[in-house]
Amino acid sequence: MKTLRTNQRQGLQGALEVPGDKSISHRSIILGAISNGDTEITHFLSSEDCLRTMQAFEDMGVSIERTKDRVLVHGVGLNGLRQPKHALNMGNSGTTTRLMLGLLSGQPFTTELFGDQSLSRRPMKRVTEPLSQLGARFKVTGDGRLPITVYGSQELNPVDYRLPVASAQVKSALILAGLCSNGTSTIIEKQQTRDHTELMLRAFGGEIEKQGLTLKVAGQPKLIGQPIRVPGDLSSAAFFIAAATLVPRSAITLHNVGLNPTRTGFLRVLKRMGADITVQNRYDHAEPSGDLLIRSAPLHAIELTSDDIPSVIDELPLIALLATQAEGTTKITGAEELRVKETDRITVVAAELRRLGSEITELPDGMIIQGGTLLAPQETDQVDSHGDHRIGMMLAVAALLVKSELALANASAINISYPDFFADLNRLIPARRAAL
Ligand SMILES: O=C(O)C1=C[C@@H](OP(=O)(O)O)[C@@H](O)[C@H](O)C1
Ligand SMILES: C=C(OP(=O)(O)O)C(=O)O
Repeated sequence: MKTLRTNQRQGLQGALEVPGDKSISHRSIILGAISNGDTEITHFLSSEDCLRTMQAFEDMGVSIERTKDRVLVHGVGLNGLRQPKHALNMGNSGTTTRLMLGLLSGQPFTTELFGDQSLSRRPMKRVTEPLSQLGARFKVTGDGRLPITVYGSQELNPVDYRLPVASAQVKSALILAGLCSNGTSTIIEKQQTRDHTELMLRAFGGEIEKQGLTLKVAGQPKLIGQPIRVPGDLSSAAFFIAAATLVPRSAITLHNVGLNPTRTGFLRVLKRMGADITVQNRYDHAEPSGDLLIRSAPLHAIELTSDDIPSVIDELPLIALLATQAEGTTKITGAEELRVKETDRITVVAAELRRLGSEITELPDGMIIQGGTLLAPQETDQVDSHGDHRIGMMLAVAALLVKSELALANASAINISYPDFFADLNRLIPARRAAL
């Protein structure tokens, strides 16, 4: 149980750099491992999820050196991975699992993947089905969930697939399988999702073309290891952006936050709600980034529909919290994917924010959130992450607005994406002045 900081009336102040982007950190290990030569990664996110990806490649014979947030991957090339001696543990990480399923489909060995309880409930058919069409075979227990055994094949057909869901993980799994095939693959997205795999693949020498929602990927490329500086994770920065927006008299700066447009939906949504966010400096690398200045501001309700969802998918729990403080009623639809994340994030967000007095109606694909709520514990002074890192951090931000004591159950889930979250939050909270 973690006691949360509550009753912040002084405003958040100061500056920090959030840890590296989780999606980009996973991909930097994967592409580094299947390239020739070394890949030096700086500002790597050393969180539980990314360390699962790292461990999986070490288990397949890739040598990886790590000191703090610097990682050196000694690539073995697309055909240099070795069969692991035991089943690979995916922990809680959906990204590791789905991207590995794609890559392992094209390897000449059999691998078993398993994960924790939450991951073992998440749908994997969305990748095993299209990958089967390419010639990979799987042993899937239960209803398309982990544990899964992958019988890889070095004779994969190229992919020709239209995605029925908006998912960067499914897209990336198919791209990785396409790399192992002997031809050109065509992948058509349902909606634009985060494009980190495409950008990094191009930087490593892969051939990938994009026209609208259609991607063409060449098989058997010669990938060459590259230095990667991972930008700060906007999905982690989002917690402090929300906190500074909501706590009156705040003004904080977040340095070097990733600003890839496929990820910045949260900033667009917040601006529509009336937030005060300025991009101060832009750094234009393969993955753009910038410094953000956030000042507190009153918010008003908006409506989010399916077009808005992919670029804010991981920030929706926070948007629900922000909506409880906005003027008016916010409606979110088209977000059914939230039900298959680490938890059912529609049910859990509604349940936990109701414990603090919010009025939220669940929809099959979203929520209706009444604004103008004074957050206060109703029956207990406890909230619960339910083992979901993003729910835990959202509740820690909510706690800043609560006047009485509040404790968070299952707080350690936060280590999945942001082990230093509480230390960084504390750095933005000014020390209370001694009473005169
Ligand atoms: O590709 C990625 O790195 C991710 C894609 C998204 O999942 P889906 O592809 O399931 O939408 C996102 O929710 C997840 O946190 C990370
Ligand atoms: C859904 C998430 O991650 P993953 O799918 O990799 O478990 C997340 O980080 O919010």
